[in-house]
Amino acid sequence: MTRVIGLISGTSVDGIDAALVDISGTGFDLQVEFVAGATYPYQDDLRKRILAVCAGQAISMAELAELDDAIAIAFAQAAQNIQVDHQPANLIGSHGQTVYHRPAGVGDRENTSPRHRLGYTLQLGRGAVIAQLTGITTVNNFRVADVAAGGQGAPLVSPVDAALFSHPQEARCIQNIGGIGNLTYLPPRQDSQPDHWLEKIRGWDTGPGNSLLDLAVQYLTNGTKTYDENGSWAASGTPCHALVEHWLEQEYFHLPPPKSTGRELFGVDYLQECIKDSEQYQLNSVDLLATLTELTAVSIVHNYRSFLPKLPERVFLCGGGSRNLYLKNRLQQLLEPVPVLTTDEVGLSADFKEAIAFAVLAYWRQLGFPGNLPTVTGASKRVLLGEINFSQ
Ligand SMILES: Nc1ncnc2c1ncn2[C@@H]1O[C@H](COP(=O)(O)OP(=O)(O)OP(=O)(O)O)[C@@H](O)[C@H]1O
Ligand SMILES: CC(=O)N[C@H]1[C@@H]2OC[C@@H](O2)[C@@H](O)[C@@H]1O[C@H](C)C(=O)O
Repeated sequence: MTRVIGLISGTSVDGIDAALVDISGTGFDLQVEFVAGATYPYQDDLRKRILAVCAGQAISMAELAELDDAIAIAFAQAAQNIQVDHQPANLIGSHGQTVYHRPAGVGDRENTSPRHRLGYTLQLGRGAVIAQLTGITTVNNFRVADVAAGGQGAPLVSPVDAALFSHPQEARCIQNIGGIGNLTYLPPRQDSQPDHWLEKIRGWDTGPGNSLLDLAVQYLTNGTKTYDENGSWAASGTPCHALVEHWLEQEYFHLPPPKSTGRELFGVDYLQECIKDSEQYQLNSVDLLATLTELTAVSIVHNYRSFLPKLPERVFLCGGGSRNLYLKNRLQQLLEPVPVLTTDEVGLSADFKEAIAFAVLAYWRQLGFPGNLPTVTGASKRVLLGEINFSQ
């Protein structure tokens, strides 16, 4: 048994999720026991600096170094805090903070040259610093090896979902609704043909999760609120379906997987375009939020109906958006008769699933087990994910 800490701050940039777990087993046959989980919000100033960089603000190398240090220190502190009152951990898996993601095969905003063959992805919060500050071996930089092998570098949680959520008879989808949404499709697990089962697993980023909703709430409340708690604001509005249809024409929704995205696409500029469109339809604030929530739900389901081999028998939500009850209800209605539940209902915390996943990816790295799935990321082969930083 290895006691592992998983750390991540996702695209919502709301804070560092830390999970303390005990892991045993090998490959896809794992036992993972959740010991503790907590979210440590970023200090206001640090969060603002991260969001500005994510929105494309130019910074000097000196500022980049400072930002990297501040994030590494905050991650190390989170690792220390989560161990209080518990037996110490032997290993840390730290995703860090994504500040830039340019998926393979996509040109970026500034670059109109032909499509980039390789992707580029940058997570700040140096693992070497975390290892030194905590005295615990730390695995980080999980995405770069998959990207170097021609993959999207995301989603990486799909193989972990396969280990934790597969069912012998049932096809399942695990739908994360973070800042960005992603899914893992798990066909029934047939142990007699493990390679065949693995090859049929799918996963990709579906598009916006909470990113547009959070940005809209901040815009509409002049920054006094950061998200639509339980979706109650959107629930009091009326979505404009004509606008949702129009927004759904966006290229990303029609791109076949493998695909991944980020705040570079579904960020501030995207919301500004949506606001401009909504003015033409004379939508008030609540109707705008209801319409953006409808886009989020409809785009997820559009991905299912367009690109899955078949609809799953059950969908399990995770990530903060699983608490948006209006969004969850709309997903349930749009996917009828497929039941839409949360991963809590099968015993795994919907809030800490991503942090747990990076603990598992670090465990796999230490065992020398390749953590990516080429059918998900599009990489040319299975590769070891993450760089190991020893504490001495
Ligand atoms: N009670 C709630 N009601 C509605 N939305 C909520 C609630 N709690 C959290 N959220 C949403 O969840 C978001 C955070 O989700 P989460 O922490 O899963 O995202 P993330 O991990 O940063 O993103 P990603 O998975 O894209 O990396 C918040 O910004 C908010 O929009
Ligand atoms: C580059 C990056 O950080 N991507 C995140 C982001 O947040 C959600 C979605 O986009 C996802 O695919 C990915 O993270 C999760 C943890 C993953 O790799 O599985």
